[in-house]
Amino acid sequence: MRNVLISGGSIAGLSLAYWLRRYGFAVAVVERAPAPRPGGHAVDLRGVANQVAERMGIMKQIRRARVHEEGMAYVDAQGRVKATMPATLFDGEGAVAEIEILRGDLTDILYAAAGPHVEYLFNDSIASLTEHHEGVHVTFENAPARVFDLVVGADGLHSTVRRLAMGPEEQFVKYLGAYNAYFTIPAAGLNLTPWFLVHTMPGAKLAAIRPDGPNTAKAMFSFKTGPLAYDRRDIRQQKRILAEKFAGGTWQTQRLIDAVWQAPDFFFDSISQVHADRWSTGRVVLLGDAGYCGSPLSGNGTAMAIVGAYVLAGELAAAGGDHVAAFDRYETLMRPYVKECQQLPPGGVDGFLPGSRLAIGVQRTMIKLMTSGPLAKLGANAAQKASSITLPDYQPADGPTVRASR
Ligand SMILES: Cc1cc2nc3c(=O)[nH]c(=O)nc-3n(C[C@H](O)[C@H](O)[C@H](O)COP(=O)(O)OP(=O)(O)OC[C@H]3O[C@@H](n4cnc5c(N)ncnc54)[C@H](O)[C@@H]3O)c2cc1C
Repeated sequence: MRNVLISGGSIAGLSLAYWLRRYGFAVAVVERAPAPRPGGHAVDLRGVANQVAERMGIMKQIRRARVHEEGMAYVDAQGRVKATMPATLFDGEGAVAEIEILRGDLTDILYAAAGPHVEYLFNDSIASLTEHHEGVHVTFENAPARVFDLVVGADGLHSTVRRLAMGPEEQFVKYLGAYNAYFTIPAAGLNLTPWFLVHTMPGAKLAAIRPDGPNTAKAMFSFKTGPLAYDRRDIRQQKRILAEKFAGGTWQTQRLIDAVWQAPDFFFDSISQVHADRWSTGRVVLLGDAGYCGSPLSGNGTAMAIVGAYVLAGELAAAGGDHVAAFDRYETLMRPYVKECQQLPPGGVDGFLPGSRLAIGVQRTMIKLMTSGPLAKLGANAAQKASSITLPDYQPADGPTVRASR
């Protein structure tokens, strides 16, 4: 039980590769992209995910790379600030977490931490999985077929492993009614501040920017709609959908949309959750968004992926080859935490993307109440749910028991 294939080399897959190597497993990662994928906005690390990062010894790099933002500022069409969520609110454990790091930077840190002994199959994908008594026979789109003891689906919301091992996506993915796009653009000509600037528009649409190094900025768009039919590999088609949706938008929207055509790291996807009654079948198991995506609305997706990787690897090491027992323990430990983390904020997608001028005004008032008024407790909720698991201690092959640092 020492030979593991991980599908997906992002937050979940790279975290798991790190831990499995420390426990002495042979690890191969198959990733569809030509390298660990760059891109994405700031993702937040909270609660127990920070403890796992400490145990991985990467907290110093994370702190060095963290974004230095004042928080989130909601602006009107003229760029005037109408409501703010400071990062310092609730000691950094409010809606904006104390440790926010660009997703691409975190991926780089995890890739370096996983080390040189992980085998990578880039530009490839699993084509078929056939389980035998002795292991899983895997064919790839490009690489020759191989047999692995275990296969982990850490390949995100649209997981190929989940589809091949458990059934079609519709059984697991719950669309929440909106889409997101993230991409990097030149900073020249933009009115940037140390805040993540968010502009909500009537029609349930939102454009946002944040500074990103000396010469670039990160743009984000979100909009409410019914499910869209498009080709997930056709980036130009996705950019066109976005450009049409935001044509004539207020604030700096048009400037951001004009820049989308040159964006090197464009990412577009639905806001959806994944719910699966079981995260494993036979020798195949799901991790991170593939098994329990929470969506940007609930947040905590990165935290769940990092914590899930720690628990899954630790339980596999502790079970001494009994993957059935390990998968059971992984589910038992993770389920309550995932359930908490997947809870959506009050108002759901409508709270995030108000449809009318009136609703936008209500949203700004709510933000003021949640940051300083009687609803402040709701704002602190995010932190509590991110801590609703106690990390077990495990014994790596290369040193002392991994336990909580005090
Ligand atoms: C480019 C990108 C940008 C993102 N930006 C943000 C953001 O700004 N804010 C936010 O909250 N969340 C963002 N996310 C999602 C966020 O990374 C996850 O919600 C969370 O970190 C859990 O990570 P994960 O590793 O489970 O899934 P993901 O980060 O989605 O990673 C899945 C990985 O699997 C790979 N993959 C997919 N299919 C296959 C296949 N068939 N074979 C091999 N590999 C495959 C993908 O290329 C990707 O590297 C982004 C994800 C990506 C991929």
